[in-house]
Amino acid sequence: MSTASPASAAHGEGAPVPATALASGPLNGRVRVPGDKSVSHRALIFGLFADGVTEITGLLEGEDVLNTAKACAALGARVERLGEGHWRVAGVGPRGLSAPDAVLDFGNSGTGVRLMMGAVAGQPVRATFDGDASLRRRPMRRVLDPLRQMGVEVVAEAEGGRLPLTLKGSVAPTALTYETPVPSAQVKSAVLLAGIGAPGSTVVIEREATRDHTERMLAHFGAQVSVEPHGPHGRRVTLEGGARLKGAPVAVPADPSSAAFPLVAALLVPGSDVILTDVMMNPFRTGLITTLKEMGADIATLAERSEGGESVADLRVRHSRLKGVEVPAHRAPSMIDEYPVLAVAAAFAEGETVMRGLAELRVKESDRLAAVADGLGVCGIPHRVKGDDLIVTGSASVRGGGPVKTHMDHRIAMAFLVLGLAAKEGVSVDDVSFIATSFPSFLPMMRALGAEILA
Ligand SMILES: O=C(O)C1=C[C@@H](OP(=O)(O)O)[C@@H](O)[C@H](O)C1
Ligand SMILES: C=C(OP(=O)(O)O)C(=O)O
Repeated sequence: MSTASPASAAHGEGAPVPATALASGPLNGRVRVPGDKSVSHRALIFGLFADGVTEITGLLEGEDVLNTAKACAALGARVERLGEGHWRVAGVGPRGLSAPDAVLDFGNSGTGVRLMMGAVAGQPVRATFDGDASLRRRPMRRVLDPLRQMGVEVVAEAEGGRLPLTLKGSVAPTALTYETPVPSAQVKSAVLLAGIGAPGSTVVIEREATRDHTERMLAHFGAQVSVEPHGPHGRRVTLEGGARLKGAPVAVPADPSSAAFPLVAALLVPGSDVILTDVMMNPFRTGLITTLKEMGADIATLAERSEGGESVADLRVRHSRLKGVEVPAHRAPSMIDEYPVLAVAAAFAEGETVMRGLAELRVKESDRLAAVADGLGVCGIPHRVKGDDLIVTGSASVRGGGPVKTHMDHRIAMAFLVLGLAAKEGVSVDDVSFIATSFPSFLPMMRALGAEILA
């Protein structure tokens, strides 16, 4: 693969692509949304570190993951695309990373850049990390702080510990016991990836457990990792450093965070009946389904099974009358990327939906708390933000409108297009180009189900 590409130029400075979702007839059909983004990033990065070959099927070919693939190639792996979603990574082994000869550009992706900073931290190489205007605004100190303690040198950084920044990995990384100050699987994963090269036990303690794909993949690639409960909602993860990872096959299931959009659309558009196949049902990712069921959603779990070490299922979703509920703060990590589309579901639910503990939404691709609130306002939906809580008052009849500002954020764009499918006047959004970061087939897939979306 070619090394660092001008990914940011491709979507950071490109002309915005507006779109309008119209009130649509029933959505019907059976679809498989693309592969899980979190698992896809990790499969490539583990492939880079491992001895031998990692063959990946079902890889998400969205811009975020393609940027991670380019970074893996720039750091020395042989990365080949064999067919749709079918990739092969020939790894460099635990100390084999080579210094890239250009800036590593992660585009819009927090996961890509933060995990790769962890990967480089325990390796004697120097690399510069960058991204688009959205990624340059996001906080990186949450990762730099523990990595410094493990021996990484921050050679250069933009103001406030932001991108672009240059790291020099450690020749002799030290193991660390680290309690994460924010619930973040990206921070946990960066520390664990750095810990692979550190002799001794690297321990990450989380007060609120986050998605566990890194822990699962460490074990799958042959590392010694153990997990214990910590307090009522937390976990303690221990990795024995110094192991050689061995390349392993990875089958990527469908992304529950992408499935959330057609799922909520089917709930909201009268007469809909949609089946979403192969959806990953990892319990650290299913908070939205739990919440929607509490709201009265008709979601049937068909054929739950285990595939490639993850539980997956087909979900049959039918139009439902929803009622407002209170979503507890401790559920946030298991549905962190789903709040924009949950707020859309809440707009059609009877009564108030109270979503608590959303501070982390402020540091995503956009300030999602503000962007969701603004979008709800534009569409005539009563709501309020109280501290870190969002409260939406729903009704059976929603006006819609636009243009909703999406702020370089794929999930804001998809959530408000879903709203438009069930709103009287439809909804227009200012830019759908960032949808390509996580769900490049979103528009054709939604249209195939019966959604009327003009772009
Ligand atoms: O580890 C991951 O793959 C991710 C973790 C979450 O971010 P945080 O770790 O910042 O919560 C999530 O929002 C992101 O889409 C993917
Ligand atoms: C927050 C997200 O991704 P990332 O942090 O990788 O940019 C997301 O996909 O909603």
